[in-house]
Amino acid sequence: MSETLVFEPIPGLPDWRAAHVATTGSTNADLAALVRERSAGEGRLWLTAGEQTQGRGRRGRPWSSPPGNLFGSLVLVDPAPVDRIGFLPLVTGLAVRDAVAAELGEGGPSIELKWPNDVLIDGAKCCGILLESLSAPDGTNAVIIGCGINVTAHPLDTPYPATHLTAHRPDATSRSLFHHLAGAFAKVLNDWNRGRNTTAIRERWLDHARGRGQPLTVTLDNATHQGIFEDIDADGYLILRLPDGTSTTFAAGDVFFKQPGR
Ligand SMILES: O=C(O)CCCC[C@@H]1SC[C@@H]2NC(=O)N[C@@H]21
Repeated sequence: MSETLVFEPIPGLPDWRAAHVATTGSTNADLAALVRERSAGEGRLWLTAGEQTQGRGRRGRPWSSPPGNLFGSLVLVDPAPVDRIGFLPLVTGLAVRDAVAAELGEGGPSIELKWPNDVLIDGAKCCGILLESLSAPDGTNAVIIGCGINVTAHPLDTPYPATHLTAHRPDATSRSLFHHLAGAFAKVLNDWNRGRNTTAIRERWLDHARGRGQPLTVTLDNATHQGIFEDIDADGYLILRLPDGTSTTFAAGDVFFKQPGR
């Protein structure tokens, strides 16, 4: 993307600004370039795109980015002390969950969280979240939070059930969803209070968690672990009870629930 980004105030959210481009490679990459080349100031900047040509997913995977879905990245500057930052992925998941719930409205399907920050509609994944940290030229820590939310389409070749919002509410749009997302993020970040209120956020996260007390599989690059989803600790790590009765924690990994009939 070569155009200069112009960030405009977001109505109703003092100190937050947003820019939109019709198409780009990756909104995460664009904000990383902004942080490195200019400055992101005090952060709280959103960049959204109508489509991405090189959408980035977790673990170097591509992220399918067709027009109609929501692609938004947020840059935060020094969002919390280093020893609290591990909870930011869960804070993000909660904000995205709240935004999806607001867009789908009352009385709709169940909207749950799967560790660390997948949002599930009736058990099917509707979004991907990618957090990347980098240093600004002045040495401050910046975090870029990329959110890809399936609004009008979802990929068909995923190893997990997936869905999109208009399958549940036909008039859902990425524009309206972004409005909810910006508001939900501002609120949840404020509630988290730079990590001082992790306890309250952890409780809210667990209130919406899918599969607590049930079997799940955690896969890392070259290992698979099976156990019971016991809890989330104060660092945001997943606690898994293993078949031998001991518990272990995971800071990262892909989580799969057992699919009915498999
Ligand atoms: O693999 C995942 O689950 C995370 C996917 C994250 C995709 C979003 S879309 C907006 C932002 N820009 C990117 O290139 N990636 C993130």
